[in-house]
Amino acid sequence: ERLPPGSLGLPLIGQSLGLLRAMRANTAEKWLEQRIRKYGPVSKLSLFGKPTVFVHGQAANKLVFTSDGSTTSAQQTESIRRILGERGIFELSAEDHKRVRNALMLFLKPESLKQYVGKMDEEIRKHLEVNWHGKQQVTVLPLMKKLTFNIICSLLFGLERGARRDEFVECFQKLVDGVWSVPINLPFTRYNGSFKASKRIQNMIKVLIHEKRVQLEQKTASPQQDLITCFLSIRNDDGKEELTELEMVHNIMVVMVAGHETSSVLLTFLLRILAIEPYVYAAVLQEQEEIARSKLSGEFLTWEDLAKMKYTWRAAQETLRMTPPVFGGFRNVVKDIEFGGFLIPKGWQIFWVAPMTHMDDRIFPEPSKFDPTRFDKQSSFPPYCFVPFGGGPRLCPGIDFARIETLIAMHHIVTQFTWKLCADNHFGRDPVLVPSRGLPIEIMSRTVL
Ligand code: HEM
Repeated sequence: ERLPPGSLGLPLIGQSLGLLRAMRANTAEKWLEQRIRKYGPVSKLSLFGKPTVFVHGQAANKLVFTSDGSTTSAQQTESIRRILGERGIFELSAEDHKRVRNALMLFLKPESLKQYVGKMDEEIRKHLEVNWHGKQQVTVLPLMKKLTFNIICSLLFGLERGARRDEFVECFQKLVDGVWSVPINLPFTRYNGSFKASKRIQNMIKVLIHEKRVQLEQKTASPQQDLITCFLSIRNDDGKEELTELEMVHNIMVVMVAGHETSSVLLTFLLRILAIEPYVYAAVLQEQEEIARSKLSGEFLTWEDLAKMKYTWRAAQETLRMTPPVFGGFRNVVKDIEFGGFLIPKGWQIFWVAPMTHMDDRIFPEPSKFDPTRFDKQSSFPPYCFVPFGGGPRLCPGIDFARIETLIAMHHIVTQFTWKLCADNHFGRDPVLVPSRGLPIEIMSRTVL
């Protein structure tokens, strides 16, 4: 009787279909609010075949994000585990998690990323040249996916444009298609195609690893060249590679998935908001034009230029608050937990969501108003309330990467184009955010300054 109120619903299905349906219709927040009205702040339900406790609010987020692994462990769906591999960071805990995370951070920390600003800039200019210039209409979401994937490919593998990268893109698209599928491995299921693509990509990554190992030995590659050379250069006390080859392969795949889908959604929704909030557009344009005026024609943006893009990043943060690309997630309960006067039993899962604190008017006054200036003083928010990147030891390690690519892409898009929405501005979650028809826009080239 100390279990939270609520019902576990039908066996296996539970409330999964109701939640997924609400997500698709963009009414998931309402769906959750109804639960809260009916059962209170902590309630039980059943999602994706598991008994679940839904928690929300600052204390709940703190519980989820600060767990050291002794009470909860991270958890992905079965299909993600099988497609991305069991040694990916999502699946690891305790010392293994720390070891792999440190290796990733070596590459993803701002001091390392600084040196890739020019490379990202080049990739983004090329993308606009090929896919935007000379067009009257483009569909933003698929293009942003293409862009963020190409950036990841170039920085992770040092793979430049060409046949080999095209093969990766094609194969990777098949892999992504099945990440959210039911893991039924029969010919012609989405999962089967994705699983096969995963095996092919793993082999391609292994070949790349071998090539880079040789290049490092021959000193024709540097440790900071890309993520693979970075992984290969990290040594343990015995002078051996710190990560196993399987860990390198699986974590490269994790970063490919975690790093491109989320960022492409942020860019897409930022372009959407600039089309519907003229005062935000005007302020972003002013900031970016000022930076453009200080550059010579063709000169790449620098780390220092990015530091000046304060308003643009605040607009991106406000976009992340109102439309977080990651709706929420799960944690496995590995030891009984007391929360809010209830028992959350071992073996169950906890469901956390980002929008509930993001849209709480006690934390963000007038939450439905798009107002980047609320991020002028970051320190004014209570901890664990603005959580588009999660928090605690599993806080997204890709924040700076996402920030850099968002700012560079926005710089070039707002200084080179003006745009208008061609469809309504509705969106849903599938389960990743998708705007109506992928956000088609009409574009016009601006006169280059
Ligand atoms: C706007 C862009 C992004 C958003 C909104 C986002 C969001 C998140 C969130 C919410 C988590 C935590 C999930 C949890 O605690 O269950 C996470 C974890 C993670 N993200 Fe991101 N992410 C973004 C971009 C990136 C990029 C660009 C990369 C890599 C280049 C990346 C790599 C990762 C990895 C490896 C983890 C797992 C961390 C761990 O378990 O320790 N993300 N991300």
